[in-house]
Amino acid sequence: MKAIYLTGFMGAGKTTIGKALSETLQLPVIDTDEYIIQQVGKTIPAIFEEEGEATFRQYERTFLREFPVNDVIITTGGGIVIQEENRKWMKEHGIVFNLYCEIDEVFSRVSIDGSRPLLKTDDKSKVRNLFESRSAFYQEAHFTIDTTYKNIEEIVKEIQNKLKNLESGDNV
Ligand SMILES: Nc1ncnc2c1ncn2[C@@H]1O[C@H](COP(=O)(O)OP(=O)(O)OP(=O)(O)O)[C@@H](O)[C@H]1O
Ligand SMILES: O=C(O)C1=C[C@@H](O)[C@@H](O)[C@H](O)C1
Ligand SMILES: [Mg+2]
Repeated sequence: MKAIYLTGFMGAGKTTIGKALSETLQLPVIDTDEYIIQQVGKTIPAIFEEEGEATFRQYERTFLREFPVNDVIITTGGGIVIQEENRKWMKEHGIVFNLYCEIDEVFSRVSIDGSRPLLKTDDKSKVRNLFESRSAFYQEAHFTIDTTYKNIEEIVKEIQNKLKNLESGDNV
């Protein structure tokens, strides 16, 4: 099976759903954020602070191309879609699921604990603007799954159903 890429805004549940889907489908999962942290040996806030966001984006772009493109789930960082070549890569090499979550629910899911540098602001309108500005990029995915009022089990089932339809001949 082609790689399954999960995209979406911060807090949409990519990492969480990826782990659950990995158990259900018995496929390995790679999380781009966790991979970068391991490879670079720094936390994401430290990379942003010491090397800058542009360098973080280079890591995302480089590592994305090093991951397998078959029989794997790749859960991405929320900003992977900013780079057009990443959107293209994922669509060419895999099946892309955009996990959508309404922004107010995002705010209640994620804490401003410093682990996400782009959420480290008191100004919610900045985060809303970021969310809006990326919306079209996320929607380039093969499928969009609204996760807003769903639990993990329901979301995994929905993804599984889409994959089953593909196996039985539907095109993406
Ligand atoms: N469907 C859901 N319902 C309620 N809470 C959820 C759901 N999915 C994820 N969460 C919670 O939201 C928080 C963020 O989830 P997660 O880290 O998986 O998001 P993410 O999309 O990977 O974010 P990031 O882009 O920052 O990596 C976690 O505390 C998680 O438990
Ligand atoms: O949306 C974003 O730009 C980000 C999301 C996180 O997954 C991390 O990749 C990082 O905090 C940046
Ligand atoms: Mg994540």
